[in-house]
Amino acid sequence: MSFDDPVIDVKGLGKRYEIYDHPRDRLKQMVVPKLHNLVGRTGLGRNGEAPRYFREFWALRDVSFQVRPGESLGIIGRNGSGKSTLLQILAGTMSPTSGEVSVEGRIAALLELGSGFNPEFTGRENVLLNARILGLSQQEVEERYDRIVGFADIGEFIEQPVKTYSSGMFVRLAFAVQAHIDASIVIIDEALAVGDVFFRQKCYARLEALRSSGAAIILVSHSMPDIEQYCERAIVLDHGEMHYAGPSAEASKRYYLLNQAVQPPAPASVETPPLSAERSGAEVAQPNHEAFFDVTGLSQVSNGKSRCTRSAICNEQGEARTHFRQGDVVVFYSEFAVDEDIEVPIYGTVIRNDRGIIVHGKNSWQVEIEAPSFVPAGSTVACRQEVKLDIAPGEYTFEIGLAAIPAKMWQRRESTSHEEFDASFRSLCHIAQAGYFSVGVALRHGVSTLTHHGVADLPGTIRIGARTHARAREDVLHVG
Ligand SMILES: Nc1ncnc2c1ncn2[C@@H]1O[C@H](COP(=O)(O)OP(=O)(O)OP(=O)(O)O)[C@@H](O)[C@H]1O
Repeated sequence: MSFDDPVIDVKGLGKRYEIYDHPRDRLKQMVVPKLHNLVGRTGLGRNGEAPRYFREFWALRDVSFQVRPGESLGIIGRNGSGKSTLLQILAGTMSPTSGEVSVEGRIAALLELGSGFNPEFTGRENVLLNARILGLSQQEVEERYDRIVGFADIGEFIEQPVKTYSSGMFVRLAFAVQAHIDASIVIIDEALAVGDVFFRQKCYARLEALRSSGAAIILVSHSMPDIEQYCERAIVLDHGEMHYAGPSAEASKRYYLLNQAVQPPAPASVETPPLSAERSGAEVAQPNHEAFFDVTGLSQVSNGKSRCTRSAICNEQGEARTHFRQGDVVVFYSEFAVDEDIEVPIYGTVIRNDRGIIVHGKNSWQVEIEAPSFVPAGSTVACRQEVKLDIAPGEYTFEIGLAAIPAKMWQRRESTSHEEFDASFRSLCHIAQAGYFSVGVALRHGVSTLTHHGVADLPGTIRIGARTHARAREDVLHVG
């Protein structure tokens, strides 16, 4: 085998599950077809198709790809798209229904970390046993033991039974063993999401070292920044089928578009008329058609007289985007149909991180803008908000909302308190889970750069000066 030959070669892979509506159907399926065949052979009965008591479900269909030494491939897809099934087939713990899978070399499968550990044994005993099971010779295990334990860094717990470990310690030890077995293929299923950030950094550094020494890496993750950062290529699975295979940046875009249920470009005839003759307030630039996502399936909390008819997420040029970099500007655009007269419309968005924490929320009351002072029933309110993403890399959701306040209050907003505003503010329509996007690290001169640490990049300055004290210098000189 040459260095360029694939270590993983998957051709036309399919996996079919049998779904039984009742447990008794499983039993019938085990017995009845056999009886049927028997009766058929004896010629006592009619020899037709044996009855079937299950429904077929294809978790994977016609999946093909190759991975070469030193390559890293990302696998992405929504829940239930077939990722775990694919990994289990690659790891050899499940057999495919159709197609061919060829895997060359030793696999480190970081799938169910620690599943080979015996809870009664100490960490030390489990390392020695597990490393042997994973293919190291006794001599190799002894040589690497200190490195493995050093990597796990769980201190004196190594001499305790693993049943006393926290889940984090357990995973650290299991990962440490897998990362030192000289695997030529490393399969990871979001295993790195566990453990603290220091340990995660160590894991990624180790993966990078394994990859540069020629190991092939397969990483399954819902984190698009991780996929983009660690994989050159990725495949997007959708309902068990390969929706896309190619560069990971493009794959993550396809994945987000898939999730946003993007509307096909609307025919010209149903285009929303520009707010021209009757327009009040500011001119609101519309994004391109492909940036719009389908809001019909989203749950809207409305006063019954307003509803969001279209919504889009894009960049400043109006191009569809769901993946951004730190410092980029995201544009949220929404249109609302109002079936009652309202005074000043207020539009706002809220951005939350993957832990549900509000990272940023702002509405049009909080910025100096021009707004219509009266919107008659039957109008469309178009809103566009731009936000500079000076936030941490990660995944975010956004919510959008429209409200109204009396025109009188808008006119004297300089002197209106937050409490007064809150009391007069009338919510018209709110979508709590409008969509999501991801933020990756910034690129400066082609080099990935973390612009700040933490959730938000707060405006501020840093100054550095140095003062040399004559006395201190003399002292130093005397000492010399
Ligand atoms: N043993 C099984 N019997 C029947 N259906 C199954 C079985 N295991 C998985 N499935 C179905 O196969 C599909 C793919 O499952 P799989 O676990 O591979 O998806 P996944 O992409 O890994 O999802 P997740 O992101 O939620 O882990 C799902 O619809 C799942 O319900």
